[in-house]
Amino acid sequence: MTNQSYDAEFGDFFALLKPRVMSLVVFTAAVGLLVAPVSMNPVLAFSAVLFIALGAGASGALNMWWDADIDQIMKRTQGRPIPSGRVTPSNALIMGLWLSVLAVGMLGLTSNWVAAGLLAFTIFFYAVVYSMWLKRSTPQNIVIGGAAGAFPPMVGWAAATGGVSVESVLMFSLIFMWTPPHFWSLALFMNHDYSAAGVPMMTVTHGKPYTRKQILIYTILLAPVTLALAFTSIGGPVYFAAAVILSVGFLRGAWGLFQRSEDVATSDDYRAERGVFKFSLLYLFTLFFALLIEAALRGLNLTWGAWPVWI
Ligand code: HEM
Ligand SMILES: CC(C)=CCC/C(C)=C/CC/C(C)=C/COP(=O)(O)OP(=O)(O)O
Repeated sequence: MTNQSYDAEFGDFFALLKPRVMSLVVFTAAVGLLVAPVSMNPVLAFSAVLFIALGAGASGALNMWWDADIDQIMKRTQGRPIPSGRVTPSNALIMGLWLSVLAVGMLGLTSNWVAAGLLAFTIFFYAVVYSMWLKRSTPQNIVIGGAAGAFPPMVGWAAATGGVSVESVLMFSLIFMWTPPHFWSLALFMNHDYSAAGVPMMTVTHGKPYTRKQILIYTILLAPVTLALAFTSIGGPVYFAAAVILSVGFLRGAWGLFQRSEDVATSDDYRAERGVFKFSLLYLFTLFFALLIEAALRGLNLTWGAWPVWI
């Protein structure tokens, strides 16, 4: 077969949506929506989450379209649909654009245009600001670009309430501060990939000891933001307990990385770095799950009725 697009199967197009990474993104958006203090129709709540998921996936496809050249160089990403030749770049672009329009339009029609506007901005921020501009130009790429990954709970909250609040800004801030330790702990053991591809990640431009220090700084800054949420209308004792335990665990991990010298961390011994990366995922998932428990304890605000005017 000569035409690459003929080889593509459904699974290849699905892989363009970065489903594994986006699962946590979508979970945080769903929690943002479910913990909001307004009553929502379950069908509309479900469809809002679906459209946010579609938008997140679309931004993943746009990212893969733009990054196909570097994805081909990096071992971790070589098997993706475009570099492996199963999906053509133009098909990925078309899919990313169409799904973006669909997701934003449908979220606007079924929830509200504040949420749709925020979703559009998030897609733009990840695909254009992070992927096309910052990723290849500054080691602060993920600090600033991380804002894209922090918006989803705000989108979810806006889908339910039509607005922004202290709670949704704090959920944003939590993910914003969490992203550097999440990503740099991975970059510490994937450094060779990024330097081969010429991507100016912190580990490449400033070295690993400096990156370890930055991980520790962001983890320290993250702790008060995480704890602050406990004292808002969506927090409570379950969340507070999770926040304390997880903050202590994350700080210990980051401190451990900071103390590690390069001679200890040889190319085949990155267990501590892998450990902190995995812990970052557990951290975010558990905290948002705890928010969900708090909401369930208060009684979830799902009620039939309250359809948009045009239905
Ligand atoms: C600019 C911000 C971010 C960067 C640069 C980043 C980078 C990465 C990279 C390179 C991986 C490696 C594995 C893979 O490709 O599957 C990864 C994994 C992951 N990230 Fe992030 N990430 C960011 C933000 C986020 C956010 C906001 C979330 C969720 C809220 C998230 C959730 C995940 C998850 C769940 C995985 C594991 C995927 C798996 O199981 O393979 N990431 N991240
Ligand atoms: C609702 C909505 C639009 C959500 C988007 C959320 C978002 C921006 C998530 C970012 C997650 C992510 C995989 C970053 C990877 O960086 P990379 O692209 O540099 O990683 P790679 O090397 O694996 O391609």
